[in-house]
Amino acid sequence: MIRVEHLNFQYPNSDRQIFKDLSFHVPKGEALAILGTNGIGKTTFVKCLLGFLAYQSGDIFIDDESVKQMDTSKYWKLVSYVPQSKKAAFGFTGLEMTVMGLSPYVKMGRTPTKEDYERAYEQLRKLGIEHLSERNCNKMSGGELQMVLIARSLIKNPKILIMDEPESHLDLRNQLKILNMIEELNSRGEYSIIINTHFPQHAFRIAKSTLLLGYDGYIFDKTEHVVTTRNMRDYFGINSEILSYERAEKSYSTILPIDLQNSQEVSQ
Ligand SMILES: Nc1ncnc2c1ncn2[C@@H]1O[C@H](COP(=O)(O)OP(=O)(O)OP(=O)(O)O)[C@@H](O)[C@H]1O
Repeated sequence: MIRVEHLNFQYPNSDRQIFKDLSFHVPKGEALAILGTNGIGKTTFVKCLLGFLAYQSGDIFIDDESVKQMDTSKYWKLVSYVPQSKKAAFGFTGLEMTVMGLSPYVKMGRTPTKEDYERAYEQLRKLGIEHLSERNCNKMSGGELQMVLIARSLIKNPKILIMDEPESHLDLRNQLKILNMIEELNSRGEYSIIINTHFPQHAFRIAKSTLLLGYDGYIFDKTEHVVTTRNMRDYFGINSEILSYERAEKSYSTILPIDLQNSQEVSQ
């Protein structure tokens, strides 16, 4: 369980307070989607959760333990992070990059074993990207690298998975693979997942609850109560329709953006 209580954060060199009294939670076995316009603070929240940025007040808890006080090696055994894919400066292969996900379990100075590499290969195979195992990460496309970073995050079997726009470089088939994987993790009931996304239809599909960040506050509730045409108008400044479709007793919903709302009416 991840619990955020009364979080306040502002960058030192800025006069905008990014989070004012932000509170929400993600139970075990559930995924939370974070939505909001470009520059609203989605990545900043992830950086606060990962300890890369120090928040001014409030706190973030994992299973009732403050992340500020948690031992670093315990933290990184529990938590995996999939960053927005950027080309790495180092020339690792897909397999080497995936093995690095085991680093919290590999003692300092020890090189990964044959078993570690076999496990990494198996993780790549599960995601259907074993053909990337010997490929240099610097020569991969954005989407290929993104899939390898996802393999790296899953190999240690974390309890908490944080993904920062993981689908942004992915083709439709790979997007579905990631959504299926998150659904599968949800069904196991052991993981708490946070996914920053620009795709409301992905929130509908995999996230029981959604956090919608705005300039004057936020909404945290069940996804179907957050992703509404009214909130799309107020938080994104667009007129939209929600389309729903039923197939094999499963229901799928998406937002269809229609046109821009008068910019003065956007809640900024
Ligand atoms: N180091 C920094 N110092 C000051 N301001 C920063 C810093 N890093 C980011 N910001 C600002 O904080 C705000 C939130 O940025 P953040 O990257 O969290 O947005 P985001 O919601 O993830 O955006 P996107 O959807 O475009 O990825 C932006 O206005 C950004 O310019």
